Amino acid sequence: MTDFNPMSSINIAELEDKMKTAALDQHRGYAQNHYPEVQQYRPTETIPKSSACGHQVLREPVWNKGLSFTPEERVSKNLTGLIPHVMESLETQSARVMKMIQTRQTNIDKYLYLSNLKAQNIDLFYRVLIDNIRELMPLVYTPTIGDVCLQYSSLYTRPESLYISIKQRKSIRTMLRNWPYPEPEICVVTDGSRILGLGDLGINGVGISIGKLALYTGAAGINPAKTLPIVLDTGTNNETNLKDPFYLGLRSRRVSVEEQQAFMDEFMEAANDVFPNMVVQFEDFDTEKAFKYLDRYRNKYKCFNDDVQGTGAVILGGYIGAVNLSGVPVDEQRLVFMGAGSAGVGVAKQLVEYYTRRGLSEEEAKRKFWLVDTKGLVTQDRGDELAEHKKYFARTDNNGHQFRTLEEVIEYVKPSALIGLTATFGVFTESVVRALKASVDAGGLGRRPILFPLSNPLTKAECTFEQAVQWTDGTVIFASGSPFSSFAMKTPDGNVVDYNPNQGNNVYVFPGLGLGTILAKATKVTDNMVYTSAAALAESLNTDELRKGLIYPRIERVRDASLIVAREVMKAARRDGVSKLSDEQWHEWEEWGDVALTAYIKERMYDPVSFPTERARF
Ligand SMILES: O=C([O-])CC(=O)C(=O)O
Ligand SMILES: [Mg+2]
Repeated sequence: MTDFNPMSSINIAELEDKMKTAALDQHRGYAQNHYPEVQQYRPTETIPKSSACGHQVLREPVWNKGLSFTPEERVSKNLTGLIPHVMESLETQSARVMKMIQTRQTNIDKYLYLSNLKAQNIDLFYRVLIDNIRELMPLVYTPTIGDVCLQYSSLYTRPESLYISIKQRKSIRTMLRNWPYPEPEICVVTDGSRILGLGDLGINGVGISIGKLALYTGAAGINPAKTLPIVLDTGTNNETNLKDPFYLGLRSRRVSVEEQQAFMDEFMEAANDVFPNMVVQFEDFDTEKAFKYLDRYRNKYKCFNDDVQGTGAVILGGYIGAVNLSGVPVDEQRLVFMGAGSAGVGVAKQLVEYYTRRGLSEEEAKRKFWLVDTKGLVTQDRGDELAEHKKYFARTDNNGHQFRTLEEVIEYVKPSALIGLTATFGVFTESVVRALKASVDAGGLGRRPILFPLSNPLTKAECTFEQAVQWTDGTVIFASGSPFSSFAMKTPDGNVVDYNPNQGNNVYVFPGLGLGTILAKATKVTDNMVYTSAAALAESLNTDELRKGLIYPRIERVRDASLIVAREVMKAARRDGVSKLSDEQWHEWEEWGDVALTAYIKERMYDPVSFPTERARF
């Protein structure tokens, strides 16, 4: 039995002593900075998988095969009698799960059912998710994950992440080593300071790290046993959390920006020491930190920011398709951005790069963008102190005029595209949308407005799909951050037309970008890799999707899109000289064209099957 004891390699009495002191300290509320770097053990290194048996196998979600254990496995692993005698395929078990989900009344209940399943049987959870992605993605991800985050502390039943508080900053390495699985390939880290459009949720924001990682696996096949959700707790300024008796985070306001940064430095250094091969994805840090941390770490570590770069790439990918459909030539496009936070500026910068790659100077490209925030059009002479990240886009050609409302800006700019990243429901009013349509119509017959209300979750969307279709008489090219349903509308000649929305969510980019970075063994995530992910996404639509006028692949094809994104990202890493794979390997792929590289990636994508291979396990 000693083999099974992860603690066997350490002095338990000594450890218990230390832990008692630490626990006591914490209880008294002055545990800050007391934790020494002790107990450096890695449980998984001490559990030999081959000898795990009985309940241990059933209770470990990565080993549990539910009712798919073969008779031989049932005997060799001492499982007989512990599970029903029948043997079922993953498909049958998956059908049972779907049946049970239908019986749950609310989306949160459905989420909890799925989350519970994930904690019991990883293969089954992902089989169900992959096969029912249209129905289940909104439950494990936006919009439901937004509600889950709001209530995370009340819903809490078990740990499913690393929770690292600034009070434990001396033990970051220890906590990372405590993660009970082998070295992760990717982590999603948030500090909860700007969760979706919901603001500062503190430690409750951990739900977004968990949700994103479910899609790294579901949408790109990254081994689930090698994904690591992390929340960094530096306090919260959310009054509801601070007053909530169940709140699980530090019950104090956020520490200063400088202290947060020092903590982040320590975290990044520790993560790189303990897991040198792990890609770090920053998620939902507030705007200022999103840009600052990305700048600070991007050349030092393998990392990227999903809100700045992922959103930027996914919108660029969709915008390329939208321009083709719009009838407004790409060089005549004029874009108004409502919202100038991390996502707004990230997207605008990605689109600037698109235009410079098409031959425009940076200055010319920049002039195609008008950014609007709560104070109106962002101009250099507006009279207020512009945040650093907005200065790049501040207009100088406004002749001293200031435009305070979105209507005024539209009237002045006459845009062809309106992008919303405001986290404010209903900002795209009927008069705004009609004004957009009018400005596009004025350019010539058959032209179509591009309207992207991108804020998440649905309660923060700038307008609904139905409104967009009605207010543009069905001409809109539409993409939203969270999913809307299709909508049927009667045309003036009495026909009923079905309109299909696009979901312009970064789920089309981050899983493939992460997978490509991992498989290329890239030492960093370069701008080229991010840009390439957008271009690859635009290329990933099949003829049926193009014929239907979609600008993103149907969500059922997200894994196909991720594969193409990952492949092109890998090639970009190679071109940029950041891939650590051998020259021989690359020469071989280069000789075979994309076929060999595609096969290589596909083979490595986790895709649980009935009587699974060992691929996903550890
Ligand atoms: O999580 C999502 O759905 C998209 C995203 O990154 C955000 O809204 O912050
Ligand atoms: Mg985000």
